[in-house]
Amino acid sequence: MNAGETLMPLEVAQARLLALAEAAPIDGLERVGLAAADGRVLAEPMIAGLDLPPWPNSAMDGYALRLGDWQGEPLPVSQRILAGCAPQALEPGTCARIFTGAPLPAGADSVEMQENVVVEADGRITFSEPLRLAQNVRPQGQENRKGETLLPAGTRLGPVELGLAASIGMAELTVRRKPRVAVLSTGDELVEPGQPLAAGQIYNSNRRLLIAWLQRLGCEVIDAGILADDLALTRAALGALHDADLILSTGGVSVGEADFLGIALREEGELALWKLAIKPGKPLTFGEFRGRPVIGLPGNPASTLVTFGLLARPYLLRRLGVERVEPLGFPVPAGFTWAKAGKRREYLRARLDKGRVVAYPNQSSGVLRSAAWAEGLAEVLEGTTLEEGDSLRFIPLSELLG
Ligand SMILES: Nc1nc2c(c(=O)[nH]1)N[C@H]1C(S)=C(S)[C@@H](COP(=O)(O)OP(=O)(O)OC[C@H]3O[C@@H](n4cnc5c(N)ncnc54)[C@H](O)[C@@H]3O)O[C@H]1N2
Ligand code: MOO
Ligand SMILES: [Mg+2]
Repeated sequence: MNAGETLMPLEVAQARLLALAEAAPIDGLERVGLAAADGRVLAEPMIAGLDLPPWPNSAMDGYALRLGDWQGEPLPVSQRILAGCAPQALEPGTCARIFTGAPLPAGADSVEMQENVVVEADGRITFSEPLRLAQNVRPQGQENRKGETLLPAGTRLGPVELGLAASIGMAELTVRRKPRVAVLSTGDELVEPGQPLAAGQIYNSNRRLLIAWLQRLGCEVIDAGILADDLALTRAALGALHDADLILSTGGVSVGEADFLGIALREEGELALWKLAIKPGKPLTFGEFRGRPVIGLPGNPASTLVTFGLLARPYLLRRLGVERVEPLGFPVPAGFTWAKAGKRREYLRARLDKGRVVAYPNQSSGVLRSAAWAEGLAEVLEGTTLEEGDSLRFIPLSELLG
């Protein structure tokens, strides 16, 4: 860092991006079947069309009775009720054989599990334990009432939410349309896997990383491939992406002489070049090209990972109307010491070992292997030193990558 450099706190950059996201919502809607709804964002509240359970039912395999009918004398069994049956009303002075999930017959108010009964030689039932009114009965509507809102608009749908929608009989949901995100990898040095490497070349890792991640986030990816370090080509590539809701590029955002993204944006749109107080991930570009938002992530792969996870991901989710977009993480004790209080907040690629967080030995922002080894990012705040056992926040990669 040079002496005159002003660094932007992460929170400031996040807040600016989220404000921009709120001003540019993805507002198209789609009706999708549950099978296609994983990872999508609800566009309207999910409202229950029925009581759940729809009728009182048994929580146990056993016997249903009206509690007042049990006076210590064995009760005859008047019917057998399996799950899926429509039972008769319970004959007074009798009990019903019943199984888990089967409807309680009208007139019954309690269930005893079969382990706590004695079946007499004549088939009548004696209850061997004291009974409580309504025991082992799941009342109608105990989970939800018809008309209740079960999930608000802006909820990201995952396995649990899809299960919940199915439980109230919804076969389709209204979700936000998928954001179209164009992925552009800049750099003359880049070659796609499968090609031979010439002198000075490296394989393009960011493209694969971002495309897979964006797909998991419920985006439609426009794969714009590799862009050479050339101003005319940069202009042409950006111009061709007129369908994109967001153009996401990597590389070419620093101060190098081959960093053309900024030049193209300055010519035909808007450009903000941020130097963030985080490591990795210092340089970040936000701008517009002919009215289309562009986020330029730093090219070093670990920097791409951290800036996408902490900035671009929340931005995209907020454009979809998601309320909580930033990772929570949790505090863990450090399994290492940190002697130098840095000016940039560090996001160490780290994992948990016996309840403590340990960092990958090589934290260079060019080393993607650090992130593959890691289970999460350990946050060392700017201006702090750490002793072993001091607490720091650990953000699981699983929280970011989903
Ligand atoms: N004089 C300064 N130089 C640099 C500064 C600075 O402040 N002053 N910042 C450094 C930091 S921090 C970072 S991070 C990088 C960011 O550079 P760019 O985003 O402009 O990216 P490039 O220079 O194009 O590439 C950086 C690095 O990453 C490799 N790369 C790029 N794209 C890919 C890809 N798709 N797959 C794999 N690897 C990729 C590229 O070959 C470079 O090694 O700037 C520092 N410099
Ligand atoms: O911010 Mo750069 O990402 O430190 O290498
Ligand atoms: Mg480059």
